[in-house]
Amino acid sequence: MINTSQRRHIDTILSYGGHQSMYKSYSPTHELIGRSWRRCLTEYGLDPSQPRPARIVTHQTLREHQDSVDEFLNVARAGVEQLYTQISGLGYVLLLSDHRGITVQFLGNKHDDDRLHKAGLYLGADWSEQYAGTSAVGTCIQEQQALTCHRVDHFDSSHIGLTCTAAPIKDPSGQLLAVLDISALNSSRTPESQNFALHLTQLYARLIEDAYFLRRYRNRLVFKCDQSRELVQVNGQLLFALDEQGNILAANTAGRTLLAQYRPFSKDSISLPDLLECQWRDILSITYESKDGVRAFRVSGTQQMLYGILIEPKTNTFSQLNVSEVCASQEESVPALDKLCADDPAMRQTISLAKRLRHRDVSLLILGETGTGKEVLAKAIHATSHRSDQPFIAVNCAAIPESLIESELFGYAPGTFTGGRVKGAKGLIQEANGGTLFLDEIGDMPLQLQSRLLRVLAEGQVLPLGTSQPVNIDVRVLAATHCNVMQLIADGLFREDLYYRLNGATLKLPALKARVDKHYLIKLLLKRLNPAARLRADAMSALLGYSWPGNIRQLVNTLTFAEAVCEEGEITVHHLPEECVAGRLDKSTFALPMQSLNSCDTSTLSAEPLSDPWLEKTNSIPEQQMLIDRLRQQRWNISAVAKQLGVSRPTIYRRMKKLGISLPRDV
Ligand SMILES: Nc1ncnc2c1ncn2[C@@H]1O[C@H](COP(=O)(O)OP(=O)(O)OP(=O)(O)O)[C@@H](O)[C@H]1O
Repeated sequence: MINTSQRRHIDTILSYGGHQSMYKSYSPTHELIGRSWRRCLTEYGLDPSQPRPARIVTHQTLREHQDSVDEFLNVARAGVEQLYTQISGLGYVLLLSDHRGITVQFLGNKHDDDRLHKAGLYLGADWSEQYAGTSAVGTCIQEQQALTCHRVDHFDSSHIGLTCTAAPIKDPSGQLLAVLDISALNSSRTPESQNFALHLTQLYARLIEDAYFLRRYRNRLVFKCDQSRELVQVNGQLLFALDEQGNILAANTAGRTLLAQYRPFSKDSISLPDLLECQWRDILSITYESKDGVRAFRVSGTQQMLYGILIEPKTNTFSQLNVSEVCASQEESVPALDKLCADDPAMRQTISLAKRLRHRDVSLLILGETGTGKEVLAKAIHATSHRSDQPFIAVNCAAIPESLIESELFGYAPGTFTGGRVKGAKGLIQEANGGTLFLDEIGDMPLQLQSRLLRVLAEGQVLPLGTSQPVNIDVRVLAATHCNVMQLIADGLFREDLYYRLNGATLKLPALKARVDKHYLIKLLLKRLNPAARLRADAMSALLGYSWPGNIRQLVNTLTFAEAVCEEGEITVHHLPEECVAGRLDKSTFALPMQSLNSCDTSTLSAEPLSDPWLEKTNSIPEQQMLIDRLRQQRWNISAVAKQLGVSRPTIYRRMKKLGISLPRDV
């Protein structure tokens, strides 16, 4: 017997046939419903005026359907039961159907047995769209996505009292395996009332899907990762099953989504090291090398970070094989270099390259924003090289006045200058003989000197000013800059041939804000300042959240300050400078003045406008006067002013040059 509501529904559907406009006023999820109604009318030839009773398949047929997903049902059982305990009190029942729409598992209230059986909310019920028309299960199978089919969304007028929500469960190859559904005989009239049901169903569908994935690949190494380091162990979203070479055998839905984004740029089969821009060894050694069993990786060609853990295979053949491989191929440990970072992927790559090249005499070019540790890295390379017992001479090309740089570098013969030393001077290049010459801020070296330096490097000889006798030299050159050298070359400010001579390999240092091992650095630096000092969680959290425009130098200054002002060795958020606590600084405030700060700033390495703690202190006072005041206060001690303002010495020199400030004669 068809009642009034059913009659109205039948009329709606009949008038809908082909006239989509009626449905347009519904919410967007109804696009799915509209498509399904069209399929029912045109593809399956269902007649809305002939409501169909629920179809429950025979025991024999049900058994066959259950047998075909037997392994899956065993894995899904726990998840299904857990979900049911959460929803049963709200009047929902739970259906798990196979990919053909047959309900292979059902959990519901026995008291409602008759009504549920009649409504098709029952074991063995056929919810395929072809038979039952539009429903959450049937339409989820067709559309392969989660949806709610609420009351009059159903095609068949016998279902218009029900509210049903379903989510797909896929197998590791991405094929539909099952559909998880929660349904209620009665519900509130508004579809929004089902939003929570939709989220819950999707969550459990994912948990069951992942449990099945892990079961299927229990004899394989599985890499589990997530965007959150804290959550990866308990709720890692992406799963990848791997073969012995690191090739990806299968991935869960989230993993396949990431692969689909990556694939357009790569060949068909992808290895995990390719995807995560790392070595296979980096993945295999996670458990042995990382304290918390988690390691950070960067997705190839993007800035996206993923934190990964390894799930070892249940059979131990694989792990034994690979652990020995890992140990054999273990990168040499070089403490002076290793301690410069923890598990930041970009730093790891840089340090790994530095380790491989430290004994070679090739020139290295170190790139990084100011304060990122270029000199620290250069010193560590020298200290771990075969030249370590020879001198390390650092030359700051931006700090030496242009008129002196030539004599400082190349030396001069006695009597070459009035005012020069009587005995002449060896020059810094000769001072470095046998050891390492570190040319910092190479981007600031005048062009004419670049030509002379090039000759020294090419010929292995230096010609001091005022002499005609070249001196043989044997130095390893490390150069560093915060500038974009390619841009300097394009602007005619840097010699291309010198660039290639200096750049035997490039070592890039990331900005502090981009490093994922800030936690490690903060603890390390504080321990160096005062091994007994403690950092309270609120302070650590503020430090981790700050953007560090002055990089590690600024971090060192901040910790020095905090350690000095704190009480009883405990640093809290109240001991930190205001800018750290206020959170991220508004970059727009700093973008403009910064352009006058760097001599080669239009082409800095960072894509973002650089900001500098200096600017917080300068933008209210005319810069020249402010700088002169600071220099006077500090008796023209450049290092002290740099420290006070949290910038590097070269920055102060550059700014002085720009503002026409020169050192007084008597300094
Ligand atoms: N990995 C690190 N561990 C501990 N301290 C570091 C590290 N890297 C840098 N620092 C500290 O940060 C400060 C700046 O380092 P450094 O002078 O090497 O940077 P830079 O990139 O050469 O700077 P600039 O471009 O201004 O010359 C120094 O106090 C240094 O001790």
